[in-house]
Amino acid sequence: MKVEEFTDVAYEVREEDAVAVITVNRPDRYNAFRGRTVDELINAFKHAWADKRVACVILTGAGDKAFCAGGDVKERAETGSYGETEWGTFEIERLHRIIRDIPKPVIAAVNGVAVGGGHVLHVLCDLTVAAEHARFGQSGPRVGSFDAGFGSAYLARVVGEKRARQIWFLLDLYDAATAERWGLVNQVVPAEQLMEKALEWGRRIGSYSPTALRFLKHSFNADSDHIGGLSHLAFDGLELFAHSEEGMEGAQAFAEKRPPDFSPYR
Ligand SMILES: CC(C)(COP(=O)(O)OP(=O)(O)OC[C@H]1O[C@@H](n2cnc3c(N)ncnc32)[C@H](O)[C@@H]1OP(=O)(O)O)[C@@H](O)C(=O)NCCC(=O)NCCSC(=O)c1cc(O)c2ccccc2c1O
Repeated sequence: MKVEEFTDVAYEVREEDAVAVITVNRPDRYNAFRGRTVDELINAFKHAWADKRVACVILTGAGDKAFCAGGDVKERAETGSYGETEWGTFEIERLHRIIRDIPKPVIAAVNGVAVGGGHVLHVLCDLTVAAEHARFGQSGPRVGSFDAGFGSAYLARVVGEKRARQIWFLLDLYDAATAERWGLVNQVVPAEQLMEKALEWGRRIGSYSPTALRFLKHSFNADSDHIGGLSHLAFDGLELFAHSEEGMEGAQAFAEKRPPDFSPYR
């Protein structure tokens, strides 16, 4: 797929900053991803990986409401899946891998709500800068889903077991100041300074040895890479669960703007 064919993602190389900016561009759905969005994100990361002008990648969302609201629950409620993809498979695991494996630092510039699978994306990024109004949290158990593996075990590495379980079991949204206090975010800035801060970090990274950064990123990853095995198991389970009556009750309740009724499944 060529960058010019993208519909769900914007891809821009800012040569003067040595940075590629990847923007999830579905603001009417709070930048929720469907299968096509995930395909385009993977493609964009591959472009950034191969491009020698690029030292660092910034991942962000279009508009000021959302970074990414995870899977497109409306699409799932309507069709039972996250829609068509290039190869017929929903490649979210591959997207997680490429954010970790690309040998260049990835900065999440969180411009609004980061929830569900969108929260997992920022957690996987090497650094996170957040706007003051950004909010963070999980939602899977409310909509009949779970983005576990890196989304649970790696999250626990970042914020600690109690807080990770609090995030997943209570499903509250946390403000940017709390996220910074918990070590979930590196820095919080006023919204109008968000991209400039991310670009400033990108320029600094661009002035450093790419080989040293590559070794450092891979050495950070090596210590938690076994969590990829948990992700495999979790996504195998999720594929079965998401289509079940219980899973679909969550998605349909969200689309119908009503509370879900999971009581028959206890
Ligand atoms: C994100 C919110 C907390 C925002 O709440 P707020 O009150 O500020 O705004 P609204 O609720 O009014 O939303 C505005 C507008 O956006 C639409 N929208 C929001 N999120 C989504 C979404 N995820 N999909 C589709 N559309 C969305 C919303 O309907 C409104 O539109 P209107 O037309 O009605 O105005 C809150 O919106 C919220 O909690 N959203 C749902 C978040 C969520 O549950 N995400 C999915 C979690 S599951 C997941 O991410 C997931 C990840 C994976 O990796 C998977 C892998 C494999 C299988 C399944 C996976 C999976 O399910």
